Amino acid sequence: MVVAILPAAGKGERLGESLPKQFLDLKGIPLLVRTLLAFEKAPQIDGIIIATHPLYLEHTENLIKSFNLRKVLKIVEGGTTRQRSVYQAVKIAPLETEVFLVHDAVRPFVPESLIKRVIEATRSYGASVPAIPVRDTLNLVKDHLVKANVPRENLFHIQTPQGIKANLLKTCLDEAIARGLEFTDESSLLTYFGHPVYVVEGSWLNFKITFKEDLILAEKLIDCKIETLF
Ligand SMILES: Nc1ccn([C@@H]2O[C@H](COP(=O)(O)OP(=O)(O)OP(=O)(O)O)[C@@H](O)[C@H]2O)c(=O)n1
Ligand SMILES: C[C@](O)(CO)[C@H](O)COP(=O)(O)O
Repeated sequence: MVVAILPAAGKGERLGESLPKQFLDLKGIPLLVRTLLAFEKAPQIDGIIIATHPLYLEHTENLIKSFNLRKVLKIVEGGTTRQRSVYQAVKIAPLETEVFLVHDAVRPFVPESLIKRVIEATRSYGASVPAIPVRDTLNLVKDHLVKANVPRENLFHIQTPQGIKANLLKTCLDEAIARGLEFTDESSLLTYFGHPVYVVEGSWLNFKITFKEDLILAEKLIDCKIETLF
């Protein structure tokens, strides 16, 4: 059984709206729903668990009902960090879950081909993440002055969904929470505990909506029928 976990409990502070960004309208469909639809359509996904913002539990339930999202198994309250939100979902996942796919609720343009290759690599290697290479020169900057160049040959932007064998993710999260360790994503968590994470090709389309300009870009991409680019 492959279960997608969507951490959707953030505040969206960097985007600057009063409504958390995952609930914002994106050309007539809430951002969270657009992301959910990608997983509803993916045949490799058997179920979805949403870790939502505690103040928007009923709102999330209503969205799932009104968009008839049948793969959603459970909606739980998220935590104070992304990692804790993921943990809340892992704890109540079905026992028959073989693979978790953890995907940011604010990455709506995830291609099905990318979901497929993360699952395949996870089955082979235990864990897998999508990544795209850094395209710009990277420099260390302090007080508006360039201090040093950072070689970018082996640097990548890590995306989601991040695939992990179910028992492995639960064990690592249990240990991290017990030790008070916090990681920004699952690949960092697993690497810390010495587990290999296999990198597969990501997609520039699969960007995370973080700032206002990301939302504007997303609306323009929908206008030009982004799904035809997948
Ligand atoms: N306590 C948290 C924090 C974040 N997330 C989720 O993790 C994903 C990636 O996080 P990010 O883009 O940082 O979202 P926010 O934390 O909402 O953004 P900000 O840092 O601007 O407040 C999002 O789907 C967000 O809802 C979560 O489930 N629980
Ligand atoms: C999980 C993630 O999207 C991988 O790149 C990233 O770590 C999320 O970071 P954020 O600060 O929670 O947006």
